[in-house]
Amino acid sequence: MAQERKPVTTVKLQKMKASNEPIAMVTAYDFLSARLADEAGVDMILVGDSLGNVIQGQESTLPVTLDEIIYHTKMVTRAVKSAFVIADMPFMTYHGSLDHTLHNAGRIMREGLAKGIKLEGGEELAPAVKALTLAGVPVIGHLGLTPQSVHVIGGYRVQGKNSEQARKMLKDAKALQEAGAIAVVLELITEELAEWITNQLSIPTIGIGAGASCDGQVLVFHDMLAYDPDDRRKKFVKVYAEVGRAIRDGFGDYVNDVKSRKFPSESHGFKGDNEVLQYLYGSTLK
Ligand SMILES: Nc1nc(=O)c2c([nH]1)NC[C@@H]1CN(c3ccc(C(=O)N[C@@H](CCC(=O)O)C(=O)O)cc3)CN21
Ligand SMILES: CC(C)C(=O)C(=O)O
Ligand SMILES: [Mg+2]
Repeated sequence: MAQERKPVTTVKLQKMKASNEPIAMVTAYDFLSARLADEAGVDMILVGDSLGNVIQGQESTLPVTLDEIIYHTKMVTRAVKSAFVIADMPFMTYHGSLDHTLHNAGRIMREGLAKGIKLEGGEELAPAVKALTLAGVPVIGHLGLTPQSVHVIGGYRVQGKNSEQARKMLKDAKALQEAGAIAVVLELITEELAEWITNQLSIPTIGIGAGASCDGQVLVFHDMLAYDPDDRRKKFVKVYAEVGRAIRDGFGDYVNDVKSRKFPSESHGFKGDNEVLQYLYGSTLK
């Protein structure tokens, strides 16, 4: 088990960018998973709306509600001692009035005890980012593939492939930074564009499918641990443990043991004392 670390703060994250120390981030959605990630030394934990996919079995992140994000954020923050925990603001919870946005982010912070929130979008969200930051909510932006807009984009495809989109993405990133964002996630964009944007920002970029030049990396818990052994593996995912296979094999062995009466063995049971054994077996049955 890793030794105690100091809690990661926004100041620490900025220092990591300045000193070129990569930021390691992973998603987590429950108490024990978050504790393992935290103990392993992960810098940031994201309670991602990807829980719609990997926890709920939905086809997209759109059905995830604010109450569900708060429920999972509570479990994660209960476990975490050091990592900086942020939560995704769900679809359409930050696009109404600023009052609506502040109210919803406030619930994630107050009820979920997150240290910050993440939202998908660029320049158009600058007023929201500014209002949240002034209210005490650290904000992380998210550009490139923004899965909450999958029905606008038309699929999960690499973004920013022409110079017009590249120019727009840098403009968005700078607007987020200017509005007070503490970092920006870059999802599914070319390595060259991610490097170009990273070099022109003072806040950290955290990449997923965005190459090695970002200031940090993020992966979905279930992807990096191959929790779904039969998943069509995304190109940007590296698998660090075959957890899904281990679980399925474990269940298979359990079923075989029960069917063959190998489990439970004597070591898994409890014995009565002599008095009750005499009663159960020693006396004649009625
Ligand atoms: N399990 C999981 N992992 C994620 O990374 C993730 C989610 N769920 N849900 C929310 C979004 C959706 N994301 C996705 C979904 C699909 C691709 C995908 O199909 N990628 C292709 C590349 C497509 C292309 O070449 O244009 C790949 O093979 O990586 C990528 C990111 C990222 N997020
Ligand atoms: C993939 C990451 C960045 C995310 O937004 C999520 O897990 O919901
Ligand atoms: Mg998300």
